[in-house]
Amino acid sequence: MTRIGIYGSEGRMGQAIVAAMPALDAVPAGGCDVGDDPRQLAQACDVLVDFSAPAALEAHLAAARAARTPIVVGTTGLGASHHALIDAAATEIAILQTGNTSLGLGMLLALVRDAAARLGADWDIEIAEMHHREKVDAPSGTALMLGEAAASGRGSTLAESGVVGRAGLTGSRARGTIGFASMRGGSVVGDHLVVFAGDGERIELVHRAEDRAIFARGAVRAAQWLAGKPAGRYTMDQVLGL
Ligand SMILES: NC(=O)C1=CN([C@@H]2O[C@H](COP(=O)(O)OP(=O)(O)OC[C@H]3O[C@@H](n4cnc5c(N)ncnc54)[C@H](OP(=O)(O)O)[C@@H]3O)[C@@H](O)[C@H]2O)C=CC1
Ligand SMILES: O=C(O)C1=N[C@H](C(=O)O)C[C@H](O)C1
Repeated sequence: MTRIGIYGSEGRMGQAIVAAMPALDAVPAGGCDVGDDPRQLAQACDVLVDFSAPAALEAHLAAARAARTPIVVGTTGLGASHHALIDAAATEIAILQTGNTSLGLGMLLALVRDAAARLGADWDIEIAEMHHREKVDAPSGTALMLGEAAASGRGSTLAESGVVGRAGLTGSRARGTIGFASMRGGSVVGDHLVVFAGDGERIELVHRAEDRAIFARGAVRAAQWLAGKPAGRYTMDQVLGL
């Protein structure tokens, strides 16, 4: 029975993770939210999951390092400084960071990378996402991962080719760019659309999350896989065997 500690336990994902545990041979080892001490939780579990907020990441990683407890980071809205913190922590503990823990998205990433590589730069790539009205970051972490997958398929990076949002007199589309559009509203769990637009034809790849349980099951599976692993930065592909 894996004892999983949850940073962000009172949130939508935290609650979904608690609900997913009994069917997966895992038990909640407690939760930690705003105002709680993250160090106590890190000492009381086999592995941590963090679905909270970017502002909390530094304290959560410090607590995990001090307790030598592996951690799955699912929080999105992370910047370069957060990734530097994760890389530094990965020298001492096992860490898996991903913007999407679902099985279907893992498959979509592989398809997008492959399609981008095969189609080449004559096909324009646009990524659209829609989420519930409470989501606070944009583009979604998943959209950015899809963009990285597309860019890497073309031998590029998102830093070189990403264009987030368009407004006003933008000029015509620059060749080789990857555009992002974000919609927010209602209770949408998470929709992602990747469009490959050629001359006179389009290919559209879509993933629709219908229930947060898919992310929660993936997070529990990732945590169980990570528990007991040596220090290092791991990926969801390794968990899913893709
Ligand atoms: N990787 C994946 O597959 C997925 C990732 N996510 C990401 O997970 C994160 C959480 O999403 P969701 O559950 O919908 O969000 P919620 O707002 O519902 O929950 C966030 C939780 O984190 C806590 N929290 C917020 N700020 C802090 C802080 N500074 N210190 C400690 N705890 C804090 C909140 O506590 P309090 O209630 O006290 O404010 C709350 O319990 C987001 O970044 C989201 O994008 C979401 C779905 C899937
Ligand atoms: O905030 C959410 O809800 C979600 N966040 C993740 C993201 O930013 O990609 C994953 C999923 O789409 C739901």
